[in-house]
Amino acid sequence: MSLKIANISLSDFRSWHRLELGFDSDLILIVGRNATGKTNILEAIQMMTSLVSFKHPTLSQLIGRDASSASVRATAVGDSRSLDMRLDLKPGQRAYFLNGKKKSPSDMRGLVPSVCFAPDHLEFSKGSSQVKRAALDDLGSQISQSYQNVKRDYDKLIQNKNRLLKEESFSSSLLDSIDEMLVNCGAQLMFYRINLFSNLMRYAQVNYERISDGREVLAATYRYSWDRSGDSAVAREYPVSIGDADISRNELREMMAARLSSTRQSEIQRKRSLIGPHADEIRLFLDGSDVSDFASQGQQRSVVLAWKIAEVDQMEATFGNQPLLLLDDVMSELDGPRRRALLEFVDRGLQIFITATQRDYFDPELLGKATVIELPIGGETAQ
Ligand SMILES: Nc1ncnc2c1ncn2[C@@H]1O[C@H](COP(=O)(O)OP(=O)(O)OP(=O)(O)O)[C@@H](O)[C@H]1O
Repeated sequence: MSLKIANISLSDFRSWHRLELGFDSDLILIVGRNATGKTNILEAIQMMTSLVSFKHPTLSQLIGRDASSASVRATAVGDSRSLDMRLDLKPGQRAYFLNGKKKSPSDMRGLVPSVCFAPDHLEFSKGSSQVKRAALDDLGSQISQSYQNVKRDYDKLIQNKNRLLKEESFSSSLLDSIDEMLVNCGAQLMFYRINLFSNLMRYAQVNYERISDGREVLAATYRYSWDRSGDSAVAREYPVSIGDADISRNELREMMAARLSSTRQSEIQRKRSLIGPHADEIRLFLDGSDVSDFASQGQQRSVVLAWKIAEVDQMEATFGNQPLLLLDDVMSELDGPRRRALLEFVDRGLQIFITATQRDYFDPELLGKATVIELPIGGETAQ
């Protein structure tokens, strides 16, 4: 049994000056024309539950344009408990409260996890490695505070290193010390990421098989930045296939340190950092063909769906709680069978919030099970 959101209230959150909504079923459809504030509601739920937003805003952007602060309140019920959750936002500051007591974000992590699926996520299957790395790191950061910290530290180090490499002259001892820190942080990030990716792929493969009726097999590879940097001997030496992610942090550290030192001159010439997990390559394959280059649109969408369902599986495994599923405007992007694959979660007992511009994406049986919230243009909300 997991916690579900029974009600939510927003004040001065994005376009909502005041909004109160109650949810008396596990399927909540939020229907309204464009720009009526549907996504803003989902984003408030995601900020409260996953502690992040899929839009990666600054805190100021979440606050109503004419306000100086915002707040989101929600009641989560289940497991014979009722939790009063609150998030207060000011520019550059956020504070979480649980039953009136101030909590750190890490205390809130996993209490009511959520998985969000928005149109931008459809880029995942055909997008570059950067899109795939970001998807993995976003998920890892939601699941683990250490993952989030390591990613943040690594990003800062890479920024510093790139700034240094662009300077006309710099001391090589400064570069040495950044590289030393990068090796520790980078090996840790790769370790977390490879393990997460390998777990997720196991789920995604099963999900893809189900969605495609077993017609094709989904596979993936993760290649280190140094495999990509033109040295084919090294590329042959270290191919990493997902499923064999049993490499240790020490091995990763040694490999990265060696490659950083042998690539130093290229990095100086090209004035940017070439080695490390920010440049690792992630590819997905269906029956051996690269999904980005060869898969049909339908196949690409099935891959994304299998991946999103894998995120739900992973959250359940990590936290022992079923996550909320937040589906922002994706129904219009999916055809009937893929829509049905997503809505199977209703039977698995997940609470699902779906935004859509029209009710037509849902069959009458499903509408019968749902709380339908109609958002009028710029007005008060009727349920
Ligand atoms: N900080 C803010 N203050 C006030 N209004 C904002 C703020 N941030 C966003 N908005 C406005 O909120 C409105 C609703 O946005 P939202 O993305 O929720 O709409 P939507 O109903 O999901 O639309 P669509 O169907 O087009 O995706 C937009 O017009 C946007 O300009």
